This record gives sequence, structure tokens and C-alpha cells, in this order.
Amino acid sequence: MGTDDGPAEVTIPLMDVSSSTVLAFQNLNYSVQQGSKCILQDVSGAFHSGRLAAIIGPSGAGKSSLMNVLSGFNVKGVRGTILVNNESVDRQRYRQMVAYNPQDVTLLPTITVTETLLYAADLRMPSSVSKFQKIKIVNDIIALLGLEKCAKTQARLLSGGEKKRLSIGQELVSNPRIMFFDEPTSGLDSESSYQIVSYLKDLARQGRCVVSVVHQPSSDLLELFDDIYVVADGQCMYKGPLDMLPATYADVGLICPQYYNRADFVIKMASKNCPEPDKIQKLKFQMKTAPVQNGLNDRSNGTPKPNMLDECESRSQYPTSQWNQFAILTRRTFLGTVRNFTLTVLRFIGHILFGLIVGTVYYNIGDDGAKVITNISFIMLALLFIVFANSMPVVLTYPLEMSVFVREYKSNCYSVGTYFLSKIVADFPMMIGGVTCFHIIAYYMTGQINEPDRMLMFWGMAVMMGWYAQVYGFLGGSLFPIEVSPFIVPITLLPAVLFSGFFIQYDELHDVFKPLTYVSVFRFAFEGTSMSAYGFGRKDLDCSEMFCYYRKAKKVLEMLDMENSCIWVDVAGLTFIIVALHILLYVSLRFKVR
Ligand SMILES: Nc1ncnc2c1ncn2[C@@H]1O[C@H](COP(=O)(O)OP(=O)(O)OP(=O)(O)O)[C@@H](O)[C@H]1O
Repeated sequence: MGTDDGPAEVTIPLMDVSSSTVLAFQNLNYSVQQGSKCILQDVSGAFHSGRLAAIIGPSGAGKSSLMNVLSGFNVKGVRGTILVNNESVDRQRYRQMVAYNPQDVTLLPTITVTETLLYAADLRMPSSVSKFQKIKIVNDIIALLGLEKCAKTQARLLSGGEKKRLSIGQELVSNPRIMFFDEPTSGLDSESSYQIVSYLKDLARQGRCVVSVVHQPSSDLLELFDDIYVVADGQCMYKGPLDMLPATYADVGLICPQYYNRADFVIKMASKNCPEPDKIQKLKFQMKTAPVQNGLNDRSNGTPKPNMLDECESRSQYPTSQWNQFAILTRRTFLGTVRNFTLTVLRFIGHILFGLIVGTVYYNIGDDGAKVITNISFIMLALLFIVFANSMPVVLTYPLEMSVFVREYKSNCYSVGTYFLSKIVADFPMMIGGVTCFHIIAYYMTGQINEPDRMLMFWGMAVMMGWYAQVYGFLGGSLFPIEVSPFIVPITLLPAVLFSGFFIQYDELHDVFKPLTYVSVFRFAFEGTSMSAYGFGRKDLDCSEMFCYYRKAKKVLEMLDMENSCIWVDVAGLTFIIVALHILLYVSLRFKVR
């Protein structure tokens, strides 16, 4: 194995696929809604390495579903058999062999082409592969996919075709034996589509099994494929070499007119309004009863297995250790966060600006016994700001990243735990930075008591609220789609605000609502920050008027019903809620990748 500055001779995975692969599947059935809706019915077939295969069919025929099932990304509601070289494989090992490029691949927007591929190499290749080798492989992939000109461009600035090629490149890094692509040409012009499919053909020629869903391919594009698999209404309507397609259709009396695009003809025949339903049924029956080429022999004897892949999970799961996964993901997330305008610049400017505004409006009230009520409203406002300013940027950016997480997790790149930890850790410096800026500006401008321990307590409470907001935002972003999470997250925070003790005091609450104050994060934070300002035997406040009722801090605490409160209870309450949220976030991530 070479070192970083070792010899130039490296193994380029693109050239390294030598053994042949046959992916065979038989009697695959896929149903949803507790089995009430059948999407794939008894589909069988085989794909061979060295050949480029297309899955075609009308819209809603089940092409993407077939691809999801064959790639092992979807195993719920699936019955049937999948064998690789006539061997059954367990799910984990299968996912290591297979790369799946879904229709709309999400890329991390602020990461450049080269960085995206290097991170993919770090996550998908064993740690034994040196940095030098990884860089060489990434450069080879960039050259192969024609991405040299945009190698240093962030993914968000790439054209549609470049994004597609980059997403293909990510899959190439691990040198998979079997590759699936769902409509890699969608949204591209004919020239770019031709280019992409030509790349796929190169990948197949290098010894891989490459299968792609294509939507209405032109004649030129179709010619690039060696094999065709036609899906109609969840059933197979043709499988085999492209050249044999017209003859097979002609056998049942379906004649493709001369000069007619064969793909258009096939899709027309496969559509629900086909004028020759009897002939179509005959064709489907022929396909159903045809033996699977080079695949299953008599292993499945026609009875669908309850699970298409073996359940047992192999022990060596990930290409790299959990610590490495954590380090790589934290670096990548941190880089993405630093370059994200909303998560950094806007967040910092927001904290500084609002600190200045609050400081100006509530100028020098902190030590004035005549303005205690106003100061208490400042404390509540500060807490509200910290929570909303730290949860909303996360809510707005995180859902987009969820699909990256799901895809990479299913490609066996890392565990849920390492992803979860890296997410929290990578966003932490931004959150603490923002909260600290706001705290310093607002604390001094509002004239809060200048005692380091009280200032530290106030800051500690603010950081805990920032932490809470960050995890709450992640949770909202992971549970709900981007269309609803910006509404749900703030709305669900409001009950906690209501039971904070600021808007209505504990004694005034109906007995039914009193327990809710014990789970209100704002109650603990409000009590903690108020205690830091007025507790711990604070000396008398100044008084700017003739008489100040709240000159004695003890009276303020009595008014707030906090004379017997202990700040450690508030710290414990906040900690408990934050830990509970982390557990919920972890469970929601696990649920997401089921
Ligand atoms: N989870 C699901 N619940 C209910 N119906 C589903 C589900 N997944 C797929 N379907 C239905 O199954 C059928 C096949 O869907 P699929 O996405 O596989 O079609 P497709 O051939 O890829 O279509 P298109 O070319 O338009 O993308 C569609 O009618 C779709 O509505």
C-alpha cells in the first residue's frame, strides 16, 4: 500500500472489475398499504455484467419500484428471490456490492465537486487506502465523467447534467459490481442524455452490471443499450437483448412499423389504452414462464421467499471505523455549515443586530429597581430570540440533507449513531458563537449586574437554550418535510412559552395545566436566568425614581414566585429535556432509514 507521497502506481477501481456478475431475480412481488396494493407481480429476469440494460415502460408502470427493490433500498413488502452469481447474499453485503443512483439525488450544496468525491472516497473506501490513492481515484472519476472544468465548483452552482454526473461519480468511488440508475437523463437535453448514457455504457463495458430506467429514449439513445426490460402495470412485458425485441413482439402479432422508435412502440403497447390487450396478455405470459437466463437454476422452485435477501447481517459492516466516520462527517458538516450563508453569516448578523436592538431599546435598565418588570420582559425576550434564531436556520436547511443521509446510510457508508453525533458536534461552534455575541452585547447594553459569576450563569442558560433549539430544529427537520417544518416547529414551541411562568404564574394556572410547567423548557430557562439576575443574595438595586417597590431583589423573586427556587433544579430540568430530545432525534433517524 502506498503512502501519501508513495509511488505513482495505484489501483484505479474503474479498471479493476474483472470477474463477471449475474444478478438474477425471480418471482419478485412488491405490495404497499399492508399488502392491499400490488405494485410488482411475479417479475423475473437477469442482468449481466459487461452489458448495459434499460428498464422502460409507461409512467406508473413500476419501473422505479422495481429499481428500489432490486437495489435493496426497499425491502418492506417485498417477496421473491435475488441471487448474485447464483448465490443468495445477505442484505448488508448486497448493499456493499450495489450502487443506486435515485432519480433526484440531493447533493450537499456548498461542497465542491472534488470535495464531494473525496468525502465519498473517505466514507466508502477502506481506511487502508491511502489519501494519495483516493485523490488519484477521484481525479480519474472527474476525468471519466468530464467534470474537470467544474472540479472546484460548489454543487449548488452546477448545471443539471453536471449534478447528475457528480452523483454518478459518488457511486463509482466504491467500485460497485452492480449499478442502478433511475432516470439519469431526466431534465437533460438530448446531447447531455446521450453523453450520460455513454458513460453508463463505459461503466458496463468495464465489467459492471449496469441497469438504468430511461424515460422515452430517442432511437439514438436506445441504441446504446444492450438489453431491455419492459415493465407494464407491474409485470414484465419483455426482457432480453434490444435486437430481439421486434421479433419477440412480432411472434405474438405486434408488429413495430418500420422507422418507428422501438421504445415508443413498446411504451404504446404497454400503456393502458393498448389496442391489442389479448396479444399483450400473451406476451406477459410468455415472459412470466420464460426461464431466467444464467441465474437461478432450480433454487427458488417458483415459491416466493418471504424476503428477497438473506436476513442475517454480515459482521464487517462499514468500510471505515466508527471513529473515522465521525471525524469525516464532522469535517464535512462543519465545512458545509461554514459555507452556508443562512447558517453562518445570517445567523451571526442576526444575533449581533438583535443584541444591538435589544440593548438600545432596554438600555441600562438591568440595575434599576424602577424597571424590574421591563428587565424581566427583556430576559424572556432574549430566551425567545435564542430559541427561534437557533432552531429556524436548522429547520430550513436540515430537511434537504435528510435524503443525503438516507442514501448514504443505505449505501452502508456509516451508522446512524456517528451521523447523529457529527451533526450535533459540527453545528455546536456556530450556535455557541452566535449566542455568545448576542449575550455579550445585550448583557452589557441593558446594564445587567456586572458580576462574572452571574454573567456566566446567564450565558450558561442561554447556551443551553441554544442547544435545545438546535436539537429541536433537527428533530423537526427530520420528522417533517421542508414544506411543513417551518410552521410546525415554532407553533409547537409556543405551549412551552405559555407555561414558562412569565405570561401566567404557577398559582394562577388551573390544576390541569400545572404539571405542564414541569416539562416547559422556557420555565426552567426563565427561572434560571431570573435567578442569575436576582437570586444569590443580590444587593439592593439602584432606584431612578422617588420610590422603587422592587428595590430589594428578594421582592422581585417573591413576585416571580421564585424565592425558594434552586438554579440547579433548572439546570437539571433543561438537561433532562435536552437529553430526551437527543434520544427522540436518534429514534427518528433510525425510523427514517427503516
Ligand atoms: N408507497 C406507495 N404507496 C402507494 N402507491 C405507490 C407507492 N409507491 C409506488 N406506488 C404506485 O405504484 C405505481 C408505480 O410507481 P413507480 O414510481 O414505480 O412508477 P414508474 O414506472 O417509475 O413511474 P414514472 O415513470 O412516472 O416515474 C404508481 O402507480 C405509484 O403511484
